[in-house]
Formats: sequence, structure tokens, C-alpha cells
Amino acid sequence: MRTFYPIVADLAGKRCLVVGGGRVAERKVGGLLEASAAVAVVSPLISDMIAAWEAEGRVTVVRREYTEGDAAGASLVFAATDKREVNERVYAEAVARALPVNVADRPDLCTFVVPAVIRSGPLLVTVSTSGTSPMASARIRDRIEESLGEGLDRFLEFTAEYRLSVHNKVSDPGLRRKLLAELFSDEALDAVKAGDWGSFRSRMLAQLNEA
Ligand SMILES: C[C@@]1(CC(=O)O)c2cc3[nH]c(cc4nc(cc5[nH]c(cc(n2)[C@H]1CCC(=O)O)[C@@](C)(CC(=O)O)[C@@H]5CCC(=O)O)C(CC(=O)O)=C4CCC(=O)O)c(CCC(=O)O)c3CC(=O)O
Ligand SMILES: NC(=O)C1=CN([C@@H]2O[C@H](COP(=O)(O)OP(=O)(O)OC[C@H]3O[C@@H](n4cnc5c(N)ncnc54)[C@H](O)[C@@H]3O)[C@@H](O)[C@H]2O)C=CC1
Repeated sequence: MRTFYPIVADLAGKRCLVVGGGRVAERKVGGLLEASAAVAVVSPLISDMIAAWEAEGRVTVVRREYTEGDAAGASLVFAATDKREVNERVYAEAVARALPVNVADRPDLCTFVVPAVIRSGPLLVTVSTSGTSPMASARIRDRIEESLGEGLDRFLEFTAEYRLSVHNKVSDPGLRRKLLAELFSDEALDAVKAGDWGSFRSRMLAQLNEA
């Protein structure tokens, strides 16, 4: 089995090439837009959603078949056409340019795969089966999402601020660890899931005041 290395990439403003404009390409483009990438689509036909993103100026579309050279200047390359031979040519160009490449119908050619994701504010949870069972990744993601509940984004905003205050106010590393461990306790996460962490928040702030 292949063992992948997980990274969380900053693609803001980076040119990412997606070859193909169908259902799979659309999903990849959507994920890239969430990360503020500069997406270029090359495809004779595109989905309605991709056309809408183009109309909003969020995606650049070149309405023709892929030709070698399209990957110039790209940071990431996605081959997502329904033509195996075209996807292989896109792969070959990306490899020749030493670019990371994802090939929709060929896990064996992918130098990276795309995980199923949960986003909540700054939180990013990613699930991968190392290319072997994408639908399992999606379902396991759903399970994790249920277990977390809603409202994590606001809690994480609070914790980031609280953590900064602890770092500014408390110099003893032992006390810092203790305060932060309480902040990220099961009790806190359960209260967030129940949608009721107001009293927990007050207690934490009082503790910090006394520290
Ligand atoms: C290797 C990988 C490469 C890559 O695309 O990055 C890959 C490859 C392939 N997918 C195939 C099929 C499906 N993929 C999905 C869905 C998703 N696929 C995603 C990722 C990945 N898919 C990478 C591995 C991820 C991992 O490590 O687990 C997700 C997680 C992320 C995303 O795409 O954004 C997204 C869920 C997003 C969400 O729900 O949020 C569905 C379900 C659906 O469409 O609803 C089906 C139909 C059911 C089925 O066949 O299982 C086929 C066969 C094609 C065919 O038969 O023609 C191949 C090729 C092959 O396996 O040969
Ligand atoms: N990795 C994944 O998550 C999944 C991969 N797949 C595979 O992904 C591939 C694409 O599937 P769909 O998006 O459903 O197909 P689709 O039929 O919806 O779209 C195919 C797209 O490829 C474009 N295309 C065809 N020839 C081209 C060329 N020479 N240059 C540029 N674009 C070209 C077409 O214009 C069209 O937009 C299939 O091979 C399928 O087996 C399918 C499901 C999930």
C-alpha cells in the first residue's frame, strides 16, 4: 500500500490548472476556490457551475481541448477529463515540469490525492484512504462531522484569542499548559456540540483573570 504524507497547502493566488470541465473537475475547482487559488480550466465543455464561477470572474476558462504547454506557470495540475489518453498527456507534462499532479481516473499516477474535508472557521479536517476508497473517505468525514456538531468556528475564534491572552499574560510554561489543556477539554467540546458553552467561556475567562 502507498503511504501518503499529509500537508495543508496555502494556494491563495496560485495558478492551478484543471483540465476538463465536468462533474469531477467542478468538484476540484470548488475546493480550489475555497482555498482562494487562481483557477484556470481548459475544456471544450464546462458544467453550469463552472460557467457561473467564470461569469463571476472567479475562474478563467479556455474553451478548447488541452494542448501541451497549458501547465506553464501552474503550481498544481488536475487531469479530470473523461479521456484516459488526454489525462495521461496532462500527467506527462506535469511530470516533465516537476509539478504535483492529480489524475482523476488513475490513482497510480496521482502524485497527490484530494481528501474529503470538513471546514469550520480555521479548522480543516481531511480524510483520505490513500487513494483506495474515496466514498469511504466521504462517509467517514460525515461521521466525524456529526461527532463535532455545529458552532465549532466561534469556539475556535474564542480559543485562538484566549490562547494569545494566555501567551501574553502567563510566562510560567506549566501554568500555560494547564490553562490551555482545560480550554480544549472534552467538557468544552461537549458544550460546543450541545450549543451551550457560555458558562464554560465565563469560567475560562475568570480563571485567566486570576492567573
Ligand atoms: C484517488 C482519488 C484521486 C482524486 O480525485 O484526488 C480518487 C479517485 C477516484 N474516485 C473515483 C470515484 C468516486 N470518487 C468520489 C468522490 C470523491 N473522490 C475523492 C477523492 C479521490 N478520488 C482520491 C482518493 C481520496 C482518498 O484517498 O480517499 C473525494 C474524497 C475528494 C474530491 O474529489 O474532492 C470525493 C468525495 C468528496 C466529498 O464527498 O466531499 C465518488 C463519490 C461521488 O462522486 O459522489 C466516486 C464514485 C464512487 C466510487 O467509484 O467509489 C474513481 C473511480 C472513477 C470511475 O469509476 O470512473 C477514482 C479512480 C479510481 O479509483 O480508479
Ligand atoms: N477522482 C474522482 O474523484 C472521480 C473520478 N472519476 C473519473 O473522472 C473522469 C471525469 O469524470 P466526469 O467529470 O464525471 O466526466 P464528464 O463527462 O462530466 O466530463 C468530462 C469533461 O472532460 C472534458 N474533456 C474531454 N476531452 C477533453 C480534452 N481533450 N481536453 C480538455 N477537456 C476535455 C469535457 O469537455 C468534459 O467537460 C472520468 O474518467 C471518471 O472515470 C469519476 C468519479 C470521481
